[in-house]
Amino acid sequence: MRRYGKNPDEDDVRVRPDRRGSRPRSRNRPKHEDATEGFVVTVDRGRITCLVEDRVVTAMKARELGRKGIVVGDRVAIVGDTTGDEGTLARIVRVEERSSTLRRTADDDDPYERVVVANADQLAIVTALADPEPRPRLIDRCLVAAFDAGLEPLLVLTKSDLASPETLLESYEPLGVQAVAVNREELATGKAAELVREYLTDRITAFVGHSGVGKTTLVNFLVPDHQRAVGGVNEVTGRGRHTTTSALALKLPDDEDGWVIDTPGIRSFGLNHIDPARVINAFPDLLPGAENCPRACSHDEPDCALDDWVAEGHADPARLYSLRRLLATRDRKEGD
Ligand SMILES: Nc1nc2c(ncn2[C@@H]2O[C@H](COP(=O)(O)OP(=O)(O)OP(=O)(O)O)[C@@H](O)[C@H]2O)c(=O)[nH]1
Ligand SMILES: [Zn+2]
Repeated sequence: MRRYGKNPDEDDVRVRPDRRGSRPRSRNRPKHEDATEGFVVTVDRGRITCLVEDRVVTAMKARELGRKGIVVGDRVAIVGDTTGDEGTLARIVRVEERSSTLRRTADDDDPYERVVVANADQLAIVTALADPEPRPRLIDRCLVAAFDAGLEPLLVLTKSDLASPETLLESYEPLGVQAVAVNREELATGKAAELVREYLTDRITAFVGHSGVGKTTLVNFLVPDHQRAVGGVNEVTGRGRHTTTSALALKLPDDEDGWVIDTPGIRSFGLNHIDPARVINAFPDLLPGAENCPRACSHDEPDCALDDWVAEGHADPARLYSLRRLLATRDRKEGD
């Protein structure tokens, strides 16, 4: 079996038994050579909205895909009526291999993993500096999920008109996470969108954050023609109350490959699925030190080789401390 070094996620894709794939195609099964490529922009129960060239096409999953989930960001093969005309419904017959899979569980004990988005390059963790108060543990959890999935994290600190970003920025400095802070005035003048845009060019960025942090407000400034409702009725799903009910991919203006994926506000980010061995990949300076660790080391146990590695001066102790702080968020209660 081929090993994939770059995308740790692909290992999982390969080991999952694929009963259909390993059997030769039956002669009757259509080969779908005429299928069109689509990009999933939102999923509302069974209805999947895709972008095919410039057309918005509504589709459903073909029966043959079985229980395979289709999520926002997936690249899919579509057959049937792909005109996008009103009342048409196309069929998704294949989901292309994902370059990344961002997962979460509802809480840490929950064995049911949901995939938040597929194929994202970056995770923008949106945190208000006040109203609601920042929750560093939630940020840490999102960071762990990003590192585990191989996404580059970006801290987006909103409402800097209400509180200073300084303390928060200091605590994330050893992690080397890129960060940007914006305020109300900068939103109004367009400066905020400009500042954040610098990090988004040519990339697929998923935006996550606690409800009320200003995620949708910011996304609307980034993609002005779209204007997702803030605090009102969701224009895509027509459902009210919660502003954002499903993830939605929006193409950045004047950017061939840049996408923003707005996701529903989260209260927690369960990490039941996290593998410490994948998280440490995001710490290349510590990685060689982990070679002498016991098998399946949690990197937070007495035999962990990283203590000696750092004591010998190979890496900054603050980095090991940060790694352990992140890994330990799994053991803490969700609400902290
Ligand atoms: N003071 C201040 N308020 C802001 C800023 N950005 C957004 N807000 C306000 O914060 C509130 C919440 O904004 P939303 O964009 O709806 O928040 P959200 O994170 O998308 O929330 P959900 O849709 O529930 O996930 C709104 O009243 C915004 O006007 C900011 O930079 N400064
Ligand atoms: Zn270790």
